[in-house]
Amino acid sequence: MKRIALLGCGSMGTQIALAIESGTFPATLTHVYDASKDASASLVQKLTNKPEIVENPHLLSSQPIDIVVEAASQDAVKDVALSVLQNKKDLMIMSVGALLDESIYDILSDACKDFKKTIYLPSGAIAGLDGIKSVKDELESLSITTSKHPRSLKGAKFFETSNINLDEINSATTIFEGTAKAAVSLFPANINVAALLSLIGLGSAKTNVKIVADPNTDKNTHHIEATGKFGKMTFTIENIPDVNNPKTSRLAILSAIQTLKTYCSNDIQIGT
Ligand SMILES: NC(=O)C1=CN([C@@H]2O[C@H](COP(=O)(O)OP(=O)(O)OC[C@H]3O[C@@H](n4cnc5c(N)ncnc54)[C@H](O)[C@@H]3O)[C@@H](O)[C@H]2O)C=CC1
Ligand SMILES: O=C([O-])CC(=O)C(=O)O
Repeated sequence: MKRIALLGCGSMGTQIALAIESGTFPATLTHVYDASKDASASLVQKLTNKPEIVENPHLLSSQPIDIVVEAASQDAVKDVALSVLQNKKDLMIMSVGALLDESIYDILSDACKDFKKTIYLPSGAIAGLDGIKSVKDELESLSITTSKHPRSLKGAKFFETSNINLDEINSATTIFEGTAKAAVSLFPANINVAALLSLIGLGSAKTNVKIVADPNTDKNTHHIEATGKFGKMTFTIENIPDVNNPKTSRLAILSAIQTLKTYCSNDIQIGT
């Protein structure tokens, strides 16, 4: 039975906690933390087996647990990831954009080796990472076009300096085109998937991102194209947004839960 601590008790964290409680895989949720006390209290109230709410995020990995599951924000990753590994615990990260900072990536990668621990990055809201991983050495171009309803893009840092008013968009409009590095910094809660592609493929300076605000869609759609000596791969994922957080796709949550199931089970593992 694996012991799990959860950092972030929002839309994703809540559904991860409920999946653990469902008993479909051998795990128990023992400790949780959220910067919002209301969020952690609300989550615990939904559970029968009540985890302890700790006072600060560093107290998650000082407990006798196996893994810390992050479902909070890039800032949370920057704050706690290293101490989780130093405390000799595994870590699963959903706010993957934090790892596009090369110094953070290198420090965490070294710490995994030093402390013999693993960081898990689920496929999140996309599919196809297995194929792209396999052709990495033959990859020549990699791009992603993400289309979301304007309400799923609201609040992004991008709008602090842009003239674009999401409320005035009445047909599908490309609002950003650039590198994954820029996209992840300007849309930190929208395009972690571009960080995943960057890390598995050509890096964030050579991964191209287009973001489309489309008032006529009810999906979070990611269209990925990869070309190279191996041939060409295209993937289109039309995601239903989560009911509580339209920025986050249902698939991202299911992917986090599936990664945890695999982590907790001794079994045949299928896929690359
Ligand atoms: N890898 C992927 O494909 C995807 C990743 N995500 C990311 O997963 C994360 C969780 O997503 P949701 O649950 O939908 O978001 P949410 O906004 O519903 O919940 C996030 C929770 O984390 C808490 N939080 C934020 N910063 C924190 C910090 N520094 N310390 C402690 N708590 C903090 C908030 O108070 C909130 O309760 C987000 O960063 C999101 O961008 C979301 C979708 C896809
Ligand atoms: O859930 C999605 O569709 C994608 C997302 O928010 C992210 O990559 O951060």
